[in-house]
Amino acid sequence: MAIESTFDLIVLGAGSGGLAAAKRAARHGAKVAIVEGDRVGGTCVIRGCVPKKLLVYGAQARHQLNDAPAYGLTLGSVESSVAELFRRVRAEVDRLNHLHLGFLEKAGVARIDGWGRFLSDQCIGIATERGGPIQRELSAAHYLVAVGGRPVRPDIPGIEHTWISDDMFNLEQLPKEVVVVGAGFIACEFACILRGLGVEVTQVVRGSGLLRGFDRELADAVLEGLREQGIHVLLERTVSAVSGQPGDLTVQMSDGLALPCGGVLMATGRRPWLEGLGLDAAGVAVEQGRINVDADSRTSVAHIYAVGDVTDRVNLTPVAIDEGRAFADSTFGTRPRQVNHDLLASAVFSDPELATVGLSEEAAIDRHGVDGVVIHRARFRSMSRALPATGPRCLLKLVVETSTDRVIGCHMVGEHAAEIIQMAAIAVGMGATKADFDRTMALHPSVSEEFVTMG
Ligand SMILES: Cc1cc2nc3c(=O)[nH]c(=O)nc-3n(C[C@H](O)[C@H](O)[C@H](O)COP(=O)(O)OP(=O)(O)OC[C@H]3O[C@@H](n4cnc5c(N)ncnc54)[C@H](O)[C@@H]3O)c2cc1C
Ligand SMILES: NC(=O)c1ccc[n+]([C@@H]2O[C@H](COP(=O)([O-])OP(=O)(O)OC[C@H]3O[C@@H](n4cnc5c(N)ncnc54)[C@H](O)[C@@H]3O)[C@@H](O)[C@H]2O)c1
Repeated sequence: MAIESTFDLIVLGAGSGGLAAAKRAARHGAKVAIVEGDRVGGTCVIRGCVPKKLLVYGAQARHQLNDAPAYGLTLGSVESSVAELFRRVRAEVDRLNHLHLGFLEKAGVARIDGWGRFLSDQCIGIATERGGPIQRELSAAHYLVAVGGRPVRPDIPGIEHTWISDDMFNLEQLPKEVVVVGAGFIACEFACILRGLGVEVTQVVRGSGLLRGFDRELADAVLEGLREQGIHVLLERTVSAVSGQPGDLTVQMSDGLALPCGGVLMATGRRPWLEGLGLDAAGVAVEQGRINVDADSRTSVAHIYAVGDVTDRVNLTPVAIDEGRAFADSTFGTRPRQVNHDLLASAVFSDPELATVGLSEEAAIDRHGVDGVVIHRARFRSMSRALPATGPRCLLKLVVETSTDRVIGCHMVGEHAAEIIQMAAIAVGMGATKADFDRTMALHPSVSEEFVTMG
């Protein structure tokens, strides 16, 4: 088979990181091809951030209807069609998929449909089926691996009956009762989406709390909010088996408890998608199931780079995008740069929403000692919940370094937390002190004014 070798860069994977890198490299004048075996857009656009957030809005719309009487609105009968919501979400995903195809064309990036794998460090083969026969061989001066990750599920009897997050976006109907397994981002977000859409949700958590790694007090505030809206959160429980037929399942716990339900979502983490990539053939080193890269996203092979979830650094879309662009700027542009993985803001789109930037109280104490940090907090029911007289309370929290007065952690649980923390991240990134926060005039009435009025 003749090897086509006309490219400066071949990108494997058209998700957040791959698309950003391909377009930026093309803008710098490189001849670029991008290989994608599934739909252009990747996890974020097709089966992650975007359809998830649209479903979050769908669940919120239903909560707002519940609040209507508190504002003097008497609603007649409300017809709810979850099928219609899912149909509209999928239509929006289709629209964005087309948009991304157009962006690639406009950028002059060659699109290659199929699954790529390294045949050597100088050549990539393209197959219609992942791991199937090679139809085309391509080579380039540089390669970028941006193939993302895949959900992982524990190996227990009946696991084939369960859903992963990808499956949730293809549902037509929702069962009355769903069991969600896990305590991370996806478990908390989907537990709230499903609850908002009227499903009875039981969340099974093997540890003693939700959202390990986040500030404990914030994670507990989310737990309280989840329970308040009727999600049954079972802590320190492990699922040992799932049995039954589609739509009529039983989740068996190791302590003997059995939960009947119509569906089970396993939200038990994700892992880089390395199988069938031919990394051995290329000599690319893999460590603990992830591609090992340096600060320039370079793998153990000098002309092969990797960005995004496949490197398992920080698995978020904006990070994958910045890593992809930094690689392209450094390799094909005139201003080399590296990504700063410190001080990343992140959010969990649960209900209540959690958002955070900087160190948790626990991490700050680990680093600076108990006397090295001062904690300021405000816990209250926001004005938007005054008339309905229900709903979660907000928690706003500042972690301040005693010796410098610098705000080293800024955290929030409550309405618009992600929007608020995105802005606070600028101040924290600039090294703002508690005195800077205090000097800022409050904007009243707002939720975030509490950040500048905490004694
Ligand atoms: C349910 C869910 C919700 C999420 N919500 C958020 C959120 O709100 N905010 C946020 O920041 N992040 C969120 N994330 C994480 C975010 O989606 C990922 O961090 C991001 O998509 C990673 O980008 P990537 O480029 O590394 O990989 P991906 O976006 O996964 O793209 C990889 C692409 O490579 C393709 N591919 C794989 N192997 C090959 C091959 N051999 N040849 C060709 N193509 C290949 C895949 O088909 C895929 O299209 C969410 C993830 C999930 C699952
Ligand atoms: N809002 C966002 O930014 C967002 C949303 C979704 C996903 N993401 C990204 O995707 C990544 C993956 O999300 P995720 O929620 O799948 O992973 P996660 O790592 O956040 O959570 C996995 C959860 O599964 C639990 N778990 C693992 N194995 C288990 C087992 N055998 N039995 C029971 N529980 C088990 C873990 O204790 C943990 O609570 C996140 O880390 C994040 O980077 C981000």
